[in-house]
Amino acid sequence: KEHVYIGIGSNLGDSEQQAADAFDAIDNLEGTRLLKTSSLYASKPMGPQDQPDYINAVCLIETTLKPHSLLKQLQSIELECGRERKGDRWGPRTLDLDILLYGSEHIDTADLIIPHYGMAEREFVMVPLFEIAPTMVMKDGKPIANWVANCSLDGLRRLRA
Ligand SMILES: CC1(C)Nc2nc(N)[nH]c(=O)c2N=C1O
Repeated sequence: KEHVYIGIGSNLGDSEQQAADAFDAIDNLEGTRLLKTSSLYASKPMGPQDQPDYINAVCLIETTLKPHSLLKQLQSIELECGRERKGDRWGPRTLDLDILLYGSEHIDTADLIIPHYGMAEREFVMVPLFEIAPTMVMKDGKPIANWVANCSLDGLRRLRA
């Protein structure tokens, strides 16, 4: 079994419900158990601003699924939730599920890069991740606590459970 952190994002439809449904769907994946979920966070879009604010969260699972199998399963969850990609990759979407970390593995293939390439520049990933993994040390050797302490937190708001 491996410990895997998954990022969740949505800014189309009922995003809070989408996130809740995603947690359930992830928990029901074969060989997978949902161990922790962060709060939901409302966040200003990174990239084009002419789209709705996002709902973001991070969850921790333990799974026997290998990275590419987990990726395929997450992509089918996105499709089940009516994933429609309007516009380009920076456009709004009903549900994004990203594998952020898979154990201590480093994977660099065409369809899967782990650790997630942009995570360490994204408050909407790092803050929820810190909430459920406060003692984590990033791959550059810096504690996530330091990163969060130094970020501006503008455009990010924690939703009360
Ligand atoms: C378009 C881009 C980079 N911007 C985002 N911006 C925010 N706030 N949250 C996201 O999940 C998100 N996802 C994206 O893919």
